[in-house]
Amino acid sequence: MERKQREVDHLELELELERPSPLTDEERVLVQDSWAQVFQNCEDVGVTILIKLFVNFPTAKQYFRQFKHIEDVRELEQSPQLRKHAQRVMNAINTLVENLDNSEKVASVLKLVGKAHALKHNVDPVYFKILSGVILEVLGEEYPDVVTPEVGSAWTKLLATLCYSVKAVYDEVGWKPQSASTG
Ligand code: HEM
Repeated sequence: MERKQREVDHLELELELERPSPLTDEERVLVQDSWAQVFQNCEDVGVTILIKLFVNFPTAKQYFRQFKHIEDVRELEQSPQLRKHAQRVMNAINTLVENLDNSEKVASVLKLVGKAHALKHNVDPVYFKILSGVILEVLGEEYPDVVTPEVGSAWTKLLATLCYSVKAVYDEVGWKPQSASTG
């Protein structure tokens, strides 16, 4: 029984560490065309994504000094710190999407994001995976006609690449979880 659990953990670890294959030309076009529609409403979509993250995963709020104790959704929506982070997330994704054919640029953006979150904000990298799932959900809910299964799987690959690259930066800087963070 115990051995089985270890095997499962090991498998999960391997899955976690697997580098997603690069997006194909077709997948890049699917991501870029769908993003063009989403980015027209970047402010609203960004806030919707972050609200969903914090409502469904309230421990994700622990890193944000200005709203970590706020539970009321309307109040959360008005938080300047939340709105600013929504803007930063959307702008970073926009830069990635605009530079999908420039792997050096993609790598340098993700390196900056990884370093800031690991070293400055001490965010557990698991939240990048959680946020990626929330982004996929919100895109599907808000743009059901745009996010076909093919578009969804192209986005899944891009977000998996983001998580993989960010986690690689965490490993590079030797980030370790802190038992003191309670949420
Ligand atoms: C796609 C994923 C994400 C992107 C692109 C992103 C982007 C950014 C950027 C560009 C900044 C400013 C960087 C700096 O301080 O030098 C920032 C700050 C921050 N991020 Fe993220 N972020 C992401 C995910 C997350 C997640 C999952 C969390 C935690 C649950 C988080 C927590 C924070 C915090 C606490 C700050 C500082 C906020 C402040 O000073 O007001 N981020 N983020």
